This record gives sequence, C-alpha cells and structure tokens, in this order.
Amino acid sequence: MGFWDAFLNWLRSLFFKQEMELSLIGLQNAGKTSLVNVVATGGYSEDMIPTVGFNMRKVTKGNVTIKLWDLGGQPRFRSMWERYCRAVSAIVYVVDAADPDNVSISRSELHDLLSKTSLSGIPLLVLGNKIDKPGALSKQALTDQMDLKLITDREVCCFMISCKNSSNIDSVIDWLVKHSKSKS
Ligand SMILES: Nc1nc2c(ncn2[C@@H]2O[C@H](COP(=O)(O)OP(=O)(O)OP(=O)(O)O)[C@@H](O)[C@H]2O)c(=O)[nH]1
Ligand SMILES: [Mg+2]
Repeated sequence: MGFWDAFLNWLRSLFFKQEMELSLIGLQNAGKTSLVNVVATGGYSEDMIPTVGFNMRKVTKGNVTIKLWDLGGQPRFRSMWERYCRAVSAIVYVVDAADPDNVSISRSELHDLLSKTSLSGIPLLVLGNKIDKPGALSKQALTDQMDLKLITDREVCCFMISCKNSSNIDSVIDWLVKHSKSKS
C-alpha cells in the first residue's frame, strides 16, 4: 500500500467508525468460542472449555468494532439466547457440519429462536463449521437439513467454514463488516 492510500485509510478510520453487536448461537461443541478466537487472534486450539453462561469479546476489524456475545450452547443455557439476541445487528448461528446426528436438534433450536417476535427481521448468518472433518455436510445438505429456505422474514446467508484451518473466515468477516452500522 502506498503512502497516500495508507494516509487516506487512516483518515477514513478517524471519521467513519462503524460498530456492531452480534450474538453467536448454536449447540454445545459447534465451535462458537473457537470462531471468536480465530476471528480475534487467528488462534485455534483443540482443548476448549465449554462456555458457561456467556462471554463478551470486542474485536476490531478495520474501522469496525464488533462486540461479540459468545453464548453457551448446552441445553441449560439455551433459554437465555433470545435475551442476548434482541439488540444485535446480526445473529450468527454455528452448526457442527460434521455431526449429522445433532443437525435436527440444531434446526429446531434455530427455528424456535427465530419464532420470537422480539427477533423479527434481524439478519441471520448460518455457519456450517468443521468442514475439515471427513463426512462433513455440503452447503446444500446443510441448507436443506436446517430448513433455511423456510426462513423468509429476514436476510439469511450460509457459509461453510473450518475454524481449525481458517477456511472461509475472511468471508465471515466481510459479511459482518457489511452488516455494521455507523456510530451515532
Ligand atoms: N476439526 C475441527 N474441530 C473444531 C473446529 N472448530 C472447533 N472445533 C473443536 O470443537 C470443540 C468445541 O469447540 P468450542 O469452540 O468450545 O465450541 P462451542 O460452540 O463454543 O461450545 P459451548 O461453549 O459448549 O457452547 C473443540 O474441541 C474445538 O477444538 C473446526 O473447524 N474443526
Ligand atoms: Mg463456547
């Protein structure tokens, strides 16, 4: 990048700060906390501790500050998902694409959540994670099994990713940045 480009980017960053708040939802073991780590630092670990309740992380990408609510996915935490989704610019729903036995539970939890009137219209990003594993579902299979075509009251996007290999993480960040809002 030349000097002037760098200078203009710096100026832009001073005047066009964007921010967004989003919630990461999905069953336990889907890879939500791993995704936060990959987006924030690029780090990945096999040794993860299940999230108890929730964690909040702030990540800055270019001009955009993203406040991430990383929620626990175990059954006992699912009743609080809705509360943490009310004020967000987007809901990110993570599915373990290499665990076909749990996809139908994941589908019903997603559709239950989206049926709450407090969340109507909030854009949804569905991420099929762990595509590095053999037997992981294709995007088409995941879209079908999650009944994503039935969601017509909001913008829905789906990417297949691997936190382990950092596959498609750039597309996720691009999508998030596009859905941020100007700071008021
Ligand atoms: N092979 C593979 N394993 C992954 C990937 N992403 C996460 N994992 C593993 O999946 C396990 C669970 O990851 P977490 O990030 O803790 O899952 P979580 O969704 O935050 O789980 P809860 O906090 O209990 O809701 C860990 O052992 C991770 O190493 C991936 O892309 N590929
Ligand atoms: Mg977690």
